[in-house]
Amino acid sequence: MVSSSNVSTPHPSFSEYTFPSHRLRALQDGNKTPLVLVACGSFSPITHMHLRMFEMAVDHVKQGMSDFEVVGGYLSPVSDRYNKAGLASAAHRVRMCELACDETSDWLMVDPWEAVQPEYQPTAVVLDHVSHEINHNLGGIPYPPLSPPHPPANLLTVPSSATATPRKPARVMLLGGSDLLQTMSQPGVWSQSDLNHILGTHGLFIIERSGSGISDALAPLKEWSDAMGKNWMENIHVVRQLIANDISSTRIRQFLRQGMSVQYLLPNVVIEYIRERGLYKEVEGFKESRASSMPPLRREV
Ligand SMILES: Nc1ncnc2c1ncn2[C@@H]1O[C@H](COP(=O)(O)OP(=O)(O)OP(=O)(O)O)[C@@H](O)[C@H]1O
Ligand SMILES: NC(=O)c1ccc[n+]([C@@H]2O[C@H](COP(=O)(O)O)[C@@H](O)[C@H]2O)c1
Repeated sequence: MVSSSNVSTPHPSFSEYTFPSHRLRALQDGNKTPLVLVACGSFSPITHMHLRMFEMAVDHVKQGMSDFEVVGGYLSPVSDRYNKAGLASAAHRVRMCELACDETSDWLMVDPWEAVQPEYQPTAVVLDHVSHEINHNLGGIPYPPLSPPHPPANLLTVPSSATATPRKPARVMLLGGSDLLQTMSQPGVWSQSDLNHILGTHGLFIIERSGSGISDALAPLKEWSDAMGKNWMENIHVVRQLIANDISSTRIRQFLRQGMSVQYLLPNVVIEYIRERGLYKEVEGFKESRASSMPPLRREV
């Protein structure tokens, strides 16, 4: 449990950006492709389900995707330029995600890069950024793991000599719920070139979400993939919710505005942060609207 003095500590990520790599794992099986999962979203606030999506994806990989091994997971909170009503500031959302990862996980990290950009960054650009940091700047994922006495943090420093551990390029995939998949066939929400890039180069892990049917969301993408003569559907990995969790941040914000308990829905440290900062209090005349959630769209082709 993080103490309340940690909760109120300002974080340097908004003044000095550095890509977090301290929790990336070395590849255990050199025959596999290292896989890094990136969840993009508002995370206002982060819930247990946002964290759990990563665990579900890891189980899915272990059970059925023998070519991959998950070596890292990142949350990428969207910037304030997303202009979605009712969100806390990006600085608060990043900090809540960091506290949640620190309290509940030994491998999840928060990349604040997207959140600190002065302009809205399409998701394809965010995935490219993570890929560039890992595969270009860090030189890939090391394998096999270095044996002690090297501490784990040393694994991911840039190789400097011919004796450096061999490294493999990581595949960076987007992780999200089926509502995100649904938006991919809504006109005007994603640019065609970004979708080509995400589906063709990166890939997608989709967690089933009630109210957002997966088959309905997949059908138009399959039609489009077929029409383009591509195998994009092979890069969409659907993860079923065996224990349904229908939590949403919108609902949490409503609870908070109404003074209701959110205990056991969010990590304790996030509840404490919200309480200390007085976030998500009722604003007179304020109405949340999902319709206002659409980002300024289209990356130039
Ligand atoms: N209960 C859930 N089941 C499946 N996916 C989820 C769930 N909650 C969030 N996600 C996914 O997590 C990603 C980031 O979540 P996001 O911040 O948009 O949360 P949200 O609960 O949908 O937020 P909001 O209610 O503010 O729209 C999205 O891809 C979303 O689909
Ligand atoms: N064109 C795009 O790149 C595009 C379109 C729609 C949503 N998204 C992303 O999906 C996420 C959606 O988050 P919310 O569900 O909280 O609105 C955000 O990170 C947003 O940037 C990206």
